[in-house]
Amino acid sequence: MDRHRSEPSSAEGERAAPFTGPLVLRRVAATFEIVSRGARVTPAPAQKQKTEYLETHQSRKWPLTRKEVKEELAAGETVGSFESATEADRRVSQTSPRLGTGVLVKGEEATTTAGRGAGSHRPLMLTKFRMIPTVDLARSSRREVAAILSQCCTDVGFLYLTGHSVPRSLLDDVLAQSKRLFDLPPHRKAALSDPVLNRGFTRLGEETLDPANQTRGDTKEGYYIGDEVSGEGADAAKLRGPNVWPDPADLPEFRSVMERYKEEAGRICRELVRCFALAVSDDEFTFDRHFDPASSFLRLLHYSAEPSDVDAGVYGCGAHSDYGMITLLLTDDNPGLQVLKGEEWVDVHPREGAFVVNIGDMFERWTNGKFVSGRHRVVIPREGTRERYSAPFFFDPDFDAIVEVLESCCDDERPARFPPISSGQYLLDKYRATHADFDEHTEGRREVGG
Ligand SMILES: O=C(O)CCC(=O)C(=O)O
Ligand SMILES: [Fe+2]
Repeated sequence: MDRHRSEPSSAEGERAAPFTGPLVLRRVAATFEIVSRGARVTPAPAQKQKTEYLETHQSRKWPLTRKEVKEELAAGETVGSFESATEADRRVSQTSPRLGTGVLVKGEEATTTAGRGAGSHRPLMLTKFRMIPTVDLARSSRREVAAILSQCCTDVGFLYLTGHSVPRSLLDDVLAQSKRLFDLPPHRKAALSDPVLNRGFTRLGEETLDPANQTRGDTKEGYYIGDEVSGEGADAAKLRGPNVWPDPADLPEFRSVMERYKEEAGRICRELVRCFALAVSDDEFTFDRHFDPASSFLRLLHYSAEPSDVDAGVYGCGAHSDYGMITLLLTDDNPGLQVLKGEEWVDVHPREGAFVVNIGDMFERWTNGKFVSGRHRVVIPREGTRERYSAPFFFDPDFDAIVEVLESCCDDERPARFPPISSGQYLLDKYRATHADFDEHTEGRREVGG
């Protein structure tokens, strides 16, 4: 009998029994450690020791019986943690390699947050398809991170990243400096732009990320900071050159904060690239040569307080997938980001101290679609609407890198789905399709530069 196909009705009795064995208690404790919230490392009182496995992984048929869960847990190592995407749904969870991605929930918390009375042990299917996994860099080895990534990035390609060691003060400074920049008078911001190199200010509505479904440009303004390249390395046709910086008299700390942050973000992304390499090959250096040098853009974003109107085609940021390898996203505590999971748009709520990481198109192509470049958008909610600030960091291969499906990701049954492309050309084509002011300037400079 396929044990993952047990019907809920037949398993009800067994699931209702609380888990009180030492194994489960230890894992409950470990779970609390993983998210380090509440620092509750001792077993909770008896009535809170009930645990339940919830459905989260598309390839598994849930729920399992108590015995099956216990067997699986006994066989697997805890390698990471999962947390639900919604604030109300938030709960502690864990992953084990044999289970795929699963969620181990303390009975009382799980039932309460799902709106059921404590003591109910019915499977909480509400959490299905609502999980954005968490990867903790500080607690896991590269191989362990790779194991989690290969389980969770095949679905929506989004995760929370903790344990990244970027000081909270630096993250706060980035958002504070960004606010000060966007607070400058419009004519001063407009002057801070180099549309040829795709640097500096982009006006409200300039970008339309989903032209097919938007009636207006995105309700956001932005500011691009690229890799500072001068001298021989500069090449306008390849978007390589100096950045545009605000006058230090206006914003004396802006440049140093952004440069420090960009350095940190690059460090994290390099680490993730190695983990991703291990997720799809035996060699952690598989991608290294394509990122020597990498091409990266830090983009500051400021969403206006105008609520989005999905029916009228008005979005903070239209639906799109990111173009490059990895995006590391820092946001303030305002909601708005959503990711498409199947047919459903799922909220990716801001989480204190955690980055949101998502996979871009290049990586999807390299892995022949195994890892998903998730479609996402920003919908500014009507209730309690405030201006929102975010800062995506796009980490991409070198402009000249050729992105070609990895051999390890195809075979006779899965032939290569994507032809090789030049990373830089792909980016330019995307920018041209989505930025109103991009085309003419870039083309002009190309002619001059030959
Ligand atoms: O602001 C956000 O939360 C997301 C922005 C985004 O997806 C992008 O700029 O590509
Ligand atoms: Fe994006």
